[in-house]
Amino acid sequence: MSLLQHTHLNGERLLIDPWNHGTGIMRAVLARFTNLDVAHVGSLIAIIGAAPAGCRLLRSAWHGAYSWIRQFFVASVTVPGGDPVNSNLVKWLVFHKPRHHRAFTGRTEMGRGDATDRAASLKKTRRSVQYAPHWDSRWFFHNGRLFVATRDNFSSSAISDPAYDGVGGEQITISCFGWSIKPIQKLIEVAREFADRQTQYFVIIYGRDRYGMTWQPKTRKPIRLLDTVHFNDTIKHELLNDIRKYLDSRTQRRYQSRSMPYRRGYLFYGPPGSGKTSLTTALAGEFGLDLYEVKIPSIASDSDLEQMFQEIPPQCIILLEDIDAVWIERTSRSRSPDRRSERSSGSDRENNKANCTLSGLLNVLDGVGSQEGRIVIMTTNKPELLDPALVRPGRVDMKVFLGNITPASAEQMFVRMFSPDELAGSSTIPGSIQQHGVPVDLDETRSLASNFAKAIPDNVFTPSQLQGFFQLHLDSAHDAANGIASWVEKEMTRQADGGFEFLENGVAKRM
Ligand SMILES: Nc1ncnc2c1ncn2[C@@H]1O[C@H](COP(=O)(O)OP(=O)(O)OP(=O)(O)O)[C@@H](O)[C@H]1O
Repeated sequence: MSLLQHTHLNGERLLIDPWNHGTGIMRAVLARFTNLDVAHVGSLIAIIGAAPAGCRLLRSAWHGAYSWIRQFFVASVTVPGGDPVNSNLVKWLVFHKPRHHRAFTGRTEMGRGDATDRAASLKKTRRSVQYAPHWDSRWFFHNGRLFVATRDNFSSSAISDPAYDGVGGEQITISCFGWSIKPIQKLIEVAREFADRQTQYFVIIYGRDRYGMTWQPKTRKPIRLLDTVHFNDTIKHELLNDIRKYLDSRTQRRYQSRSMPYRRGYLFYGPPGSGKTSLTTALAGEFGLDLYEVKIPSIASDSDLEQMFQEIPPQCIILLEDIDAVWIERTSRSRSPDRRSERSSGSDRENNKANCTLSGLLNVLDGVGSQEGRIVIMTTNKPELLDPALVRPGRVDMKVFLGNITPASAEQMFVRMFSPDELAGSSTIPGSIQQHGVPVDLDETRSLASNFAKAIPDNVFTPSQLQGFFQLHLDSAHDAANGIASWVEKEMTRQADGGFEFLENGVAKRM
């Protein structure tokens, strides 16, 4: 085959050099349809091809320069993934995200669920998806200073943590120019205050993690107003005044100047379902305190108990629930065989057997090593079973009885359940609500409540029993007021029989 070939294109004779690999044809095609020269196109392709390599070079040069700058001119603070400060920082950064952010992370919501997605929140198996801005590193200005936040890879251990609420989970490093970390510390404080403001409508309840190693936020409950816990008003005011006085900073100084230990203990006692736990949560909300739940049966030893108490911060409420179920009065145990048999009966008490000792608890409550400034609340259904040492003044400073419901409290509860203010969110007519098509205003609700209360016998039902009745009639105040007399009669017969009612083929039977 000849080295030179000739071809005809557009009537012209073109000489093609085989070493040009046919660029002549391309040149001719380009010349025909555009004004571009093939040499320019080649340069363009070469530039595009070299661009990634150029980018890589620039990036590695930038990394080199940045790590050199970081080493000598940048201060930084690294916050581990599971730490509460990490979640505070992420919340702050997410809130102050750039307006046109387009990269998001989608995660299954771990918290209470989106209130608007009612179907999803009712189905246990289906939760809403939460979308949070995604970033690996972010530059931002705060108070005139330039900061950069960088995140490491998401740690899967965070998602298996029961306390994980879908925020944070990756280690974050905040850096800024300068040799001092003070600006970063200030930024962290701003983020913490921001997160606190977001959670001020909730009570944060802390529990030990599943390994019993650290305190973790276990759940957050919407603040329950004290008005919604019904019991003797005089005792309620005394209790509130006592706590208010104790938390006053002047009281602390007075205690310290007189060498008195600055701590306060309360015992809430009464039948099951009388509101002991509800009152504790309401008090935590009222005074803006976190709640630390101590579950004695799950503590392995006295030293673990001591460690636990040492890690609890000074201003909080410590809740020891159903304390009678764990230990029984040491002295009367040996004295009275009858009571011993009564107490030791029931698998409940066996299951609640504690591994730590009562003297271990007495020691953490007010021993030499115990911390000051806390409120300890113990609850019990059987105060008579408690060891006198546990409830002596200094450990328990005030005993609060929560009993069965009175007609006056039942009336308050009725108004709270059906008052137009409570239900305003679902009302279409201002000042009134539609219940089964019948408008009910506050005056009418009060008059129904007064008739309702007349049907309630004093000191017979627990508030939780009455709450159960209201749950059956949430749609209609009239139905609740009309149905109470027959409910009371039925419940009293049931209580007299002491039986357990169940349904069989739609017929109520008794065991
Ligand atoms: N005094 C009360 N006022 C209003 N609601 C109450 C009251 N007592 C109980 N309830 C309602 O009854 C339910 C159970 O109350 P809670 O758990 O606080 O009772 P408890 O005394 O701690 O019971 P237990 O001794 O069994 O732990 C809650 O839903 C609460 O709303």
